[in-house]
Amino acid sequence: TGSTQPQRMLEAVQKNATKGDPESVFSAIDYYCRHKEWAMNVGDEKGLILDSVLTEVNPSIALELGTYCGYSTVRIARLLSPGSKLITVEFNPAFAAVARQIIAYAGVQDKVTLVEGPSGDLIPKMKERFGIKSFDFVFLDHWKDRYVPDTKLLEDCGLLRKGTVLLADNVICPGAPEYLKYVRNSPRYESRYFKSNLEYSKVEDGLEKSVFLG
Ligand SMILES: O=C(NC/C=C/[C@H]1O[C@@H](n2cnc3c(NCCO)ncnc32)[C@H](O)[C@@H]1O)c1cc(-c2ccc(F)cc2)cc(O)c1O
Ligand SMILES: [Mg+2]
Repeated sequence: TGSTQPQRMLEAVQKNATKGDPESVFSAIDYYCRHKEWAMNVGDEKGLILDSVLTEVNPSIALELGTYCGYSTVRIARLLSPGSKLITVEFNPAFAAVARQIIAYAGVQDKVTLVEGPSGDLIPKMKERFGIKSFDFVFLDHWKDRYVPDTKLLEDCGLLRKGTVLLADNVICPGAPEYLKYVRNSPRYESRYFKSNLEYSKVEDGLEKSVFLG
């Protein structure tokens, strides 16, 4: 009965997942999006790469650009050590409203701060608003043409430190060619491409992992 697709995804979670079990929440979304309605979640295949990079980095403070319905928010938050935090940015109020409910259903709301608004406005306020020195990990999954400007903004705001890991979704499909050029040609990044597939599909896509060198 949910009128929008995000609302139908939330319904699928409420119907098929176990409250407080993050794994069952994103598995329910994956099942729904694979068998009922495709949606632009990072998905289960690229999700395993996200999981492995997160486990390696074990961030104390992480940033996500583009919450959408909270699928990757839940995937990331479930792997954070006690006391670690994820700030996720979403400017569409309808998506944010669904994401808040999915995050709460998964029981990870204590690790997550969902901030509503455009990343371009919020990034410069991160230090003063959240008392952040710098991010240990950034997941980029918002509009693809905003990856470069927002990365530059993070640099200019002093929010990246030596060793900060940026992980960008969709560098092949839909593609973020300027971003790949930027991080691969800059002496300030050590970049690596993780080949995978577009969520719930056989089309190639991948994640670019870029370590800021300071
Ligand atoms: O377009 C894709 N993602 C965009 C995500 C946008 C979400 O992030 C929010 N958002 C966007 N910009 C900002 C912003 N700042 C920037 C603006 O100020 N500040 C805050 N929030 C922002 C939106 O409100 C959405 O919630 C995509 C497409 C395919 C795809 C592949 C193949 C196909 F055929 C079709 C689609 C696959 C994927 O995995 C994808 O991620
Ligand atoms: Mg994506």
